[in-house]
Amino acid sequence: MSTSSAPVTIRANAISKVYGDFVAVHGLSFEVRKGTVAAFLGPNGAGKSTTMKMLTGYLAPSSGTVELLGKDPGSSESRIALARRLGYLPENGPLYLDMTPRELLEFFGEVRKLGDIDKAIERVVEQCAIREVLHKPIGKLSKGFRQRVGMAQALLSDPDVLILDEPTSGLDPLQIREVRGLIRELGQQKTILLSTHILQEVEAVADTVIMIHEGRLVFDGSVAELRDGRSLESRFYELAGAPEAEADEQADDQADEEDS
Ligand SMILES: Nc1ncnc2c1ncn2[C@@H]1O[C@H](COP(=O)(O)OP(=O)(O)OP(=O)(O)O)[C@@H](O)[C@H]1O
Repeated sequence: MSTSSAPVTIRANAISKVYGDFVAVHGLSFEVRKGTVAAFLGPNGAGKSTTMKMLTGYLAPSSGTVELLGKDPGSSESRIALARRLGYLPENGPLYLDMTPRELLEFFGEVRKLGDIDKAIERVVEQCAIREVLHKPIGKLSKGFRQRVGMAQALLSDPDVLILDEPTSGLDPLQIREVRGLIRELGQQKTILLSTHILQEVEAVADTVIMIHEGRLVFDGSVAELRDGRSLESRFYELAGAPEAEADEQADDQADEEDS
């Protein structure tokens, strides 16, 4: 659980991203402290993936700066220093479709210069429950297994900071419960920022919420502050700009969808 005295591990200082003449992210500022699970919430197209790519150094901000563990993740010296301390699960999971999970994990273990690669692989195989698919090509795995291989890759170096883009996307309900349990456990010690548009996920794992809409910050605070005595669904739709009557209707629809 986060406290305000814990050090800040992720800091975005007025970051923006412009694609051609489209501004996907507008001057976003927020911070996440050590030992916090922060949900990065927003409707489809809000700019979550773009922001996460900027936080991890995969995409340079058009303006503004990022500090990850006090370093600029975009600079080449920091990239090497951060390689073992940052775990990133990208939006579409691991891209090396011809490799098996075992080969992928060995590859990342070597790139990150881990000491005992076999031991690290054994740990993440257990944590992410991927033993049964370890020797099958990633391209032939179901979306749920691919996602878990992506999680295993992100956790391989036992990093201090985890940035997870929709970590439960494509998983079945049992797998979702396991991954959420793992995130809660890891969040005791690490800093975790995970993107989602599922409100049940926010309630299940998050200490704090950063919500964006059309690339702008619309909320930054605790889950209880977000709820503000109402349902999370109606607050979400209100912050996403839906008129009140419509927001209540959409909240009912989302509750039905999540119950099914
Ligand atoms: N490479 C790109 N070139 C042009 N526009 C882009 C590019 N990548 C993203 N966008 C646009 O930027 C906006 C934000 O996209 P982004 O993928 O960051 O949103 P998101 O919140 O992660 O959405 P989702 O929940 O659907 O994954 C969208 O309108 C998207 O179409």
